Amino acid sequence: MANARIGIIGGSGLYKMDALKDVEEVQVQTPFGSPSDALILGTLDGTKVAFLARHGRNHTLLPSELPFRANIYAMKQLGVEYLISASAVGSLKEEAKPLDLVVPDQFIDRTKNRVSTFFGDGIVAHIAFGEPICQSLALVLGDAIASLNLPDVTLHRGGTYVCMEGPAFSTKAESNLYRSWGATIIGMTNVPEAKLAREAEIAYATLALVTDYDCWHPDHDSVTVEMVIGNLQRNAVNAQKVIQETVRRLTENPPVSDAHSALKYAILTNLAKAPAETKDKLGLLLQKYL
Ligand SMILES: CSC[C@H]1O[C@H](OP(=O)(O)O)[C@H](O)[C@@H]1O
Ligand SMILES: Nc1ncnc2[nH]cnc12
Repeated sequence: MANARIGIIGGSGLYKMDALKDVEEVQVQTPFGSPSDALILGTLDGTKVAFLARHGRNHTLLPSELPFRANIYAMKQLGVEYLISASAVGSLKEEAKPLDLVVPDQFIDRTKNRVSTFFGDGIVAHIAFGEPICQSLALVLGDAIASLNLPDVTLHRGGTYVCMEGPAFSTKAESNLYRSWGATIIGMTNVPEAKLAREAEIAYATLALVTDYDCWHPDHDSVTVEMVIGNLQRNAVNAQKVIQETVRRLTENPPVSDAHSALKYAILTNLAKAPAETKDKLGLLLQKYL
């Protein structure tokens, strides 16, 4: 299958990339079922990339319904080594205002109903997740944003993304609790993706687009989908500029990432004795270690 070293997952409000050229739509099948939608292969300034609309191009999938494993495995099948997640988030800090961009470096997982591993069925692995975001990729992403000097947009490097289950937004008590933990932003999608990307040895970083102040802020009405999408649409052009510049920099200078060898010390099972069916299913992830 066509080799795209860089993948992009577009979240709420980012259902396509206008700058993509030589576009080809591919229906990818994986051992974990079908991804959220067709993957869009194309080139950005000559670099091949794979784009996927996380909730489907018509936004038909709830965060809890997302086929996270199929989405990440499909990226792996296409040859992706660097994955950029563009995501709408609520802000939990006054200084991260709507339309700002955050490149988080930590997560707090509050999901309850997600499958976040490829392993099981006779093969056990425990990846390190102390640094859940690839810091080399985050650096390239942050530098790309900074270089663009986007008007009225502040870049926040680092910060903690709370991943909640949803689909209802938080209560004020929850929002204030997350603030008391020092968290910066909140969304519903990135933790399962980041865990699976790490298991798939794909470097993963998040471009978080602030769309609202969640519900804690005394001067802002509580969050609505209208507010999120309105601000995201205002920001979609910026998001695409950032992605294009990040792809340009990654092409010029692909960074070394610990994520690319994440399974090296993570697999506990003696693979020689592991069930053949599971080895087949996880083929792409395990091939280096068999
Ligand atoms: C439309 S508001 C809630 C929705 O937006 C975020 O999506 P994504 O991370 O895919 O940009 C959030 O996580 C929720 O899924
Ligand atoms: N306030 C919020 N909570 C959870 N997910 C979001 N996505 C965008 N805004 C959000």
